[in-house]
Amino acid sequence: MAFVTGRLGRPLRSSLLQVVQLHLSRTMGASQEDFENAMNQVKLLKKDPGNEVKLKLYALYKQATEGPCSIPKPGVFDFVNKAKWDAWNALGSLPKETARQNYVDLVSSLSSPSESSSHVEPGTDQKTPGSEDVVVTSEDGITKIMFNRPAQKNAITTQMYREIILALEAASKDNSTITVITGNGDYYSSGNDLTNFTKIPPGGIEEVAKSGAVLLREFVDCFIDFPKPLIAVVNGPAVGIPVTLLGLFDAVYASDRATFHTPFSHLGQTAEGCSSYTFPKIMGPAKATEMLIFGKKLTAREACAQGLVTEVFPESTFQKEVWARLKAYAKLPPNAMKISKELIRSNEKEKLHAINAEECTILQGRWLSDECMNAIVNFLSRKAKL
Ligand SMILES: CCCCCCCCCC/C=C/CC(=O)SCCNC(=O)CCNC(=O)[C@H](O)C(C)(C)COP(=O)(O)OP(=O)(O)OC[C@H]1O[C@@H](n2cnc3c(N)ncnc32)[C@H](O)[C@@H]1OP(=O)(O)O
Repeated sequence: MAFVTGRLGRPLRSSLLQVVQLHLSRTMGASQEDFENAMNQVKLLKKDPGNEVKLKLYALYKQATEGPCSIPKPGVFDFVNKAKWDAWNALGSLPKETARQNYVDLVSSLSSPSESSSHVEPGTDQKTPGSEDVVVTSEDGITKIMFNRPAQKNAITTQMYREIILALEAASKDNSTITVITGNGDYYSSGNDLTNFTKIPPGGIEEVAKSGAVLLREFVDCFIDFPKPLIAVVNGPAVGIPVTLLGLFDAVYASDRATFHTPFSHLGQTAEGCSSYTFPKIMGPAKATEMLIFGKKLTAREACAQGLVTEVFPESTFQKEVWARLKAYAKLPPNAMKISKELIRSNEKEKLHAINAEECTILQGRWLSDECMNAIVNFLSRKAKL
């Protein structure tokens, strides 16, 4: 199937839509009925989901039913109403349909049998609510968040971004000392699930890009602010966002089978995860350019030489050696580790948030570009063997 040249116009859009139609499992977002069911489910929740989640639900409900917040800001001493106003206002111009979908997704993540991911008990193997695509376990002082879509190389769906946000929020408050992110199967993660771009709500592709930028910003913010030592156990190849985020981790342990690839230009996209700042800082601008602009794929040993990876282990002993080391680290005094992390990170936090915001704004535009749409159409066409 030949697709598009020249300016983004009807041919590209209609090509994308044709391909989308072949792939879509869900095109129209949550219906009013789904939304009403979700509202009823909230009333039946067995556990109090906590104030943070309740504020999110409130904000999404208001956005879905009334649109962007336009009421006057409550006074500083009206704490409850101000918190509600802040939560609603933070959604900006998020379209009503997206807010409705996000509300339904959030409620479904709270209502699964395993309940909230904020209640992971040590020694249990508990799955994050909502799907089995992100598995959260907590044992020996370590909370492990695992990408679990091995058949799709752990590509990250929009639901998974949300689940990881919730899992990180929970891990920041649970009893564990350190938090680990890893992948199940032969890949660490193949990055953003490219079919995320095909779930087109009534507001069209512009709305997908807008809500994608809001979600991405929130997702990366969680990594910037995460208060405990955060370690990546890179069990295999990584592509895109799981690579760029590594600049925000405190340690990165990789199997010698892992590779690190950020083919943004090939995809008509640009850097995210604060990598436009962290990569030049870690490896110098020339090496960062090779990765972020020219899409050079690094082996684990190359990534270690560039400072992106802390240490590389042979695949045959990777899991054994890394987990033994992590268990020892998890016995160190947690408060000392948190305070040291704060010292290392605090000077940069404001800058990182600003960079994240800028990268997301730029990406929002890129997602609507000819170059990006062409790349996605090509990927989907190959997938569909068109
Ligand atoms: C507007 C968007 C709104 C959404 C919100 C998003 C907000 C955040 C965006 C953050 C942006 C991040 C940027 C990135 O992450 S860029 C990186 C994107 N990833 C890729 O380009 C990788 C694409 N995949 C591949 O190139 C190859 O699959 C592979 C990883 C090299 C593996 O190749 P291999 O031959 O070994 O295996 P297969 O290709 O057969 O893969 C097995 C099946 O898995 C599916 N797959 C793999 N990766 C993805 C992916 N990223 N998205 C969707 N599906 C993926 C593949 O299609 C196969 O499926 P099939 O068996 O059904 O054909």
